[in-house]
Amino acid sequence: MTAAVDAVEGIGEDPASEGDAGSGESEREQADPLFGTGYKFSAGWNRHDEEFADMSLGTLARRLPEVMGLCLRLSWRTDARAVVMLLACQIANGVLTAFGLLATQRVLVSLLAEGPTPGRVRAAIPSLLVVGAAAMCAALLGVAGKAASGALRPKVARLAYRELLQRAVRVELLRFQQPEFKDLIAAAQFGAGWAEYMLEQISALITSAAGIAAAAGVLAALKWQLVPLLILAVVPDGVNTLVVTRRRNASRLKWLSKVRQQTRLTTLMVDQDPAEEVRLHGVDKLLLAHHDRLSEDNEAEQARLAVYAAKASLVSRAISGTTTAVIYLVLGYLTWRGQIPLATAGTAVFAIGKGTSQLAGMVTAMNSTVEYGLYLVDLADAIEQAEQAQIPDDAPAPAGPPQLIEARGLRFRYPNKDSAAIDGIDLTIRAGEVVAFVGENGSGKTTLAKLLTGLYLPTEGQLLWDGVPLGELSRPAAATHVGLLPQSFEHWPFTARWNIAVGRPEVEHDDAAVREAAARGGADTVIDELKQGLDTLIASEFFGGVNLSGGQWQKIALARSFLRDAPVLLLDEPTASLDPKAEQKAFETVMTLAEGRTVILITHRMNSVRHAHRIVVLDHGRIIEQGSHAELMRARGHYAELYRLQAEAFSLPEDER
Ligand SMILES: Nc1ncnc2c1ncn2[C@@H]1O[C@H](COP(=O)(O)OP(=O)(O)OP(=O)(O)O)[C@@H](O)[C@H]1O
Repeated sequence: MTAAVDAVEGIGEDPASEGDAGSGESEREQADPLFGTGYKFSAGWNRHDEEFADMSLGTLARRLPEVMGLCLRLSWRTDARAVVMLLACQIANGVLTAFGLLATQRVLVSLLAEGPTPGRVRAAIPSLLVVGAAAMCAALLGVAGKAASGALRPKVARLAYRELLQRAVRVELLRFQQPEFKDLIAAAQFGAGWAEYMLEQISALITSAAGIAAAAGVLAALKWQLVPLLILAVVPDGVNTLVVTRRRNASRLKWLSKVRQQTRLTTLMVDQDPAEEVRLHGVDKLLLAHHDRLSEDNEAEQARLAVYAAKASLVSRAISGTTTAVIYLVLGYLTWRGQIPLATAGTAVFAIGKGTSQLAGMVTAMNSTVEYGLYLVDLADAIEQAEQAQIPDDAPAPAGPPQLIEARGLRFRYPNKDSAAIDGIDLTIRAGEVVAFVGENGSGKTTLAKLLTGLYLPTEGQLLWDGVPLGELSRPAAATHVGLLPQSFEHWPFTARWNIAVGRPEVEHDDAAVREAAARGGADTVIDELKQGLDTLIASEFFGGVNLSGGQWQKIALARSFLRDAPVLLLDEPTASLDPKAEQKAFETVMTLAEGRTVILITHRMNSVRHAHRIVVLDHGRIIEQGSHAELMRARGHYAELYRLQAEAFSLPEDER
């Protein structure tokens, strides 16, 4: 059939390859006045576009059993009974189709027999009843199959998501941040979402295949020499459907970058973030003009594709018309020569009609199954990779909150970087200390804090909690002692209550505890101003939700980490958006928290840093100074310089003091 596909593919103008005279030419064609050359991005859902557009018939046939197997195994794990029911209905449907066709032959035999017409009709009645009963049972089985599949599909999607998500949330942070893994997880989500549609396509595929098998079986039972006639009838239609689908995929790929550009322009016009510049700078006209231009290009391609499909269909219709004529001639010849009775010839016509009517559905279902299935393969891959990259939880838990955190010869390098982000650090932090990390951007403060709390494991050297390497302890258990306020903390799209309570999600908090934490973080006044207080949804993208200013959000996030009440508290730029009064209050609260706890503070606000018990100055992943504010000022080193720079920037001229 591959040769046939290639032969038909040669028809007329090919919309996808038009203008592809050499890659340089093609690149120039793809260059866009607004977006330049290329606009490739991976968004999970487009991961397999190229593979699918280039897929040969052989690859399709090879991939089909693989993806069907994956989907059926997933369905089996979800609800084995429903799968049995679904398959039984479809197979029984095929058997009934065959039965109906054989009964049709009996009807024809009776009707075409010698004798008076009333007698022949009477003789045909039992077979007619069988034909009717078979059709009715097939319809009932179809309904039962639909019900089974309807119940199974959402369950399959739920299980697929669950199997992925429960592993994804426990993957080592470093692995989770790697672009290839992110891409795989994004594609796997589509695999999970599309699993149920795949199941639908597989059902359609099995139904059509059972119909074709029934037709072939009946022809073989009547006279095996008739089977090639069915093949002769189905090949042109099958080839046509395949060719047009392949061309549509190729065309889609070629135009994908334009479609993406157009989609991007649409989002720029409807999204909130660019809304201000769009309105104030008149960017709307530019965006609309380019959107129109791309729409016109796209419409032209659609028109070309439609003409191509029409031409391909014309050729295949001509071929299938010829094959139909050949089939009728062969059947007529066989009947004339007395090799088959007239009733058999009539049934063969029914059977061939049945087979061809099922074929287009089968080819489409096959294509869709593989298309969706490639993402199911991603899902299986992602589950496996996530399983391998799980943060181990079988090690012993720490004896309690750490009294001593030590770094010895600590080195850490991000996988995609040549130089180390942490380059040989020795450091000891005792419970009860407030330690501030300072240093220029990129000096390694955040990375060091992540190592101290077990979010990353060292590339070299050791990180010890009370003398035990953190990697040898259960890190999920260690995490129960850690509270983190990250630099880019999460703006949870929840109510104000849950935005704070999410700091300790496992505990059922009363409002008093939430309000107390809010007051410590300075978020009490923020909540008082909200219409529904703690019940207010802080997510303006939803109806009834509100938005907060950057500083108000930071107060909520501070309240969240104070509610966590963890023995090791890590605050990364906790006051970057706060006004001076709120900042002062936040640092006072942090200092009062220090009792018995380890507090690690990362900040560029030198005025607040000076109250820390110890200041650690980092530069290019190394500690270059450490000590109290007074000690470091006396040393007149890097810290003293940074401090003076900020102090000078804020000092008032004589006459304004
Ligand atoms: N996820 C990451 N992948 C690769 N490199 C990273 C990643 N995060 C940080 N880095 C690199 O590691 C180095 C240290 O970064 P880190 O965020 O620890 O610095 P920092 O002192 O906290 O900076 P800032 O003051 O800007 O927050 C930098 O060179 C940075 O580019």
